[in-house]
Amino acid sequence: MAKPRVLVLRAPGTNCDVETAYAFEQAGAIAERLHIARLLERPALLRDFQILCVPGGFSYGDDVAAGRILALQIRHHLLAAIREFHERDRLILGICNGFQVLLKAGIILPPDSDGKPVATLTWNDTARYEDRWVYLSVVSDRCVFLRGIRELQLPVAHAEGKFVVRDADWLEQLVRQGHVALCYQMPGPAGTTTAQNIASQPWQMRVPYPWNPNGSMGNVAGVCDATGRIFGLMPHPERFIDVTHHPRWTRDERYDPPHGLIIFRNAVSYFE
Ligand SMILES: NC(=O)CC[C@H](N)C(=O)O
Repeated sequence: MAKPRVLVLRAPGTNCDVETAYAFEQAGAIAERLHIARLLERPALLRDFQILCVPGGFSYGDDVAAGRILALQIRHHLLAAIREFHERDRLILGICNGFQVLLKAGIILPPDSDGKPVATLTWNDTARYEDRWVYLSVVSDRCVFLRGIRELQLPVAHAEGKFVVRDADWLEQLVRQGHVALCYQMPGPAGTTTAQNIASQPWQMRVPYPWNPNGSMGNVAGVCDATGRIFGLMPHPERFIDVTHHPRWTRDERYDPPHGLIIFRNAVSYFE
């Protein structure tokens, strides 16, 4: 089978596009970085690709709110093309700023009955940028990108990563519907996560700062759509695609394959 082609979408202020394209290529794809202006000019360009990825960074300088302006551009000018893309059994990934964009554009989670978004990403509880490694548990078996993974360690780097739902009852609904895919965890006794002990319901745990780095409701770090083919997450998988990226790689031997690379490989294998 031919290598899948990935469109890595960039906008003014995007700063993880090169690393993300490289990560996809390491996983066996062909990646192309494309400026949003090119796609606005010709939305049909999407048809040349199997995977759309919105990478991390500071699109439009986080003006108004992180990801907001790019989300509006997408919502007003590219929604039809993206829907068509998705319906043709394609994959969509949003990393950090890209997650903020996809969520605020209404692409990942369905709106409520009034057409309003059910969830958003807002300022971290610490009111500052959090740049650290976190422990994560996979809590939905629906997400294509997370197939075969139970636990992950990845770095986060964001100021507006706190996942909030407008109505607290909706969180459980999102969990039940399989939308909540990834949750922050605490490290366990042997340096592993405590996921084994509480694997059943990590969204109900109180995971304190800094393990939940932003105060996300339900410790939510990533969500997917109903098909599992659209996924957004705050941590950066492209920053852990080599064993040596992990701060403890000289002491522990369990970082092979690197956790971020598994996510990109899962996306590539979907087309094999
Ligand atoms: N690394 C990123 O993508 C950062 C996202 C966004 N600029 C924030 O600070 O929240």
